[in-house]
Amino acid sequence: MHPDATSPSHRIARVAAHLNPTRPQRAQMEEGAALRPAACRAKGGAPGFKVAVVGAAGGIGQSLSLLMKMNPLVSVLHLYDVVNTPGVTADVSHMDTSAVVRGFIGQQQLEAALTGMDLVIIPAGLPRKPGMTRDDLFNKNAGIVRSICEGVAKSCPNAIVNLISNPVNSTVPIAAEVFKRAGTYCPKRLLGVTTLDVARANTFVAEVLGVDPREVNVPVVGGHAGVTILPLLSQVSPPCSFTPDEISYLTNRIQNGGTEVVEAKAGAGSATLSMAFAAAKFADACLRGMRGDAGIVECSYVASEVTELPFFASKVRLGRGGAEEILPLGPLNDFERAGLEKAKKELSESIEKGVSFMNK
Ligand SMILES: NC(=O)c1ccc[n+]([C@@H]2O[C@H](COP(=O)([O-])OP(=O)(O)OC[C@H]3O[C@@H](n4cnc5c(N)ncnc54)[C@H](O)[C@@H]3O)[C@@H](O)[C@H]2O)c1
Ligand SMILES: O=C(O)C[C@H](O)C(=O)O
Repeated sequence: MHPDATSPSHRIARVAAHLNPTRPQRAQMEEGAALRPAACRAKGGAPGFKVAVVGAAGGIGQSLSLLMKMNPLVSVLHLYDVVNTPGVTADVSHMDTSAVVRGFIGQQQLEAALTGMDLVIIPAGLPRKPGMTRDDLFNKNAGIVRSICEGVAKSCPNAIVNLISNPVNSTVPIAAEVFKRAGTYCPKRLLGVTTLDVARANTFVAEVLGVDPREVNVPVVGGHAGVTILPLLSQVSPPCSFTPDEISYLTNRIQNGGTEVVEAKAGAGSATLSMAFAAAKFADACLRGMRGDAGIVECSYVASEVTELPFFASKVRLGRGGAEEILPLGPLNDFERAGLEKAKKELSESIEKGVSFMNK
């Protein structure tokens, strides 16, 4: 270390170089080392996991970045997007929590953003507008997910991936194909995020029961679109029962929760705040599993043998390697069995669409 390296003037120069880089420093940043406040790292940061948010400047991405910066299990937080990451990074990096925040912008910095990451959370891609289905996003988002997953395969092949971009029922199969082609596929490490369906189910069921939603747990299986979202109201914890009218109301509201938000936002996008909350909750569960905590169970859309379909959302036990165990569906009633058949039909088409996209 330079003898003056810790002198006040040297320390100020170090910080100022980051905040107001000289032209050569800026050029260096643009080559891939952009927006790295490594030299300004606050003391006291605990050891933890390295997490990247890809699509960090978006509606979900910004709130999710904030929430991940608050997570004590995160030691390094990389924020990547194709636009606007400098502002989001500067903003989030001023939070006095321990994670070091670095920002990356544009395809040429994807590799630097992903290298060394333990967990990659992907909320990149277009959201719905009123009148659209999630599948209407396929043409735009399939390519976005493919290129990001190619980056993951190259730069952090052992990272656990939490995939949020819609249509999840097809983007997870696309990601699996990318990883298979790269020779890095491990089904345990690829998890489609369906936590928002569970959050909605818990909320709406708690409203009907008149209890605190934090005390309710509703398994939601199948997938993440319309009839593929299958709440198992016969398996609610704590045990309870519903009238046929309540079952019909709850199933319909849970399956259309996303559309409810899209319509309320009237063209300004889809769920972002509740989604960031749900994604942060799911990422935290993954990190606790990766740390070795026991008994972490969440619903997720994963490679599965629970049905004849290659992908299916159900309860999974999270562990050091990701989805360590896929739990069985448990006993279904007649209403749920009928729902399962409908869900499987649509899911099978969405999975096939994702796989065919990669075979084109
Ligand atoms: N799984 C779920 O439960 C769930 C819930 C809500 C939204 N979503 C989906 O999440 C996605 C994002 O939603 P949003 O509301 O945040 O949208 P948004 O438009 O606000 O943000 C998307 C961000 O992705 C970025 N982006 C686009 N291409 C990229 C690329 N190649 N690499 C990195 N970043 C890229 C954009 O620049 C933008 O900042 C949508 O597809 C939406 O349908 C999923
Ligand atoms: O509904 C959408 O398009 C976004 C998301 O999938 C949701 O469930 O809110």
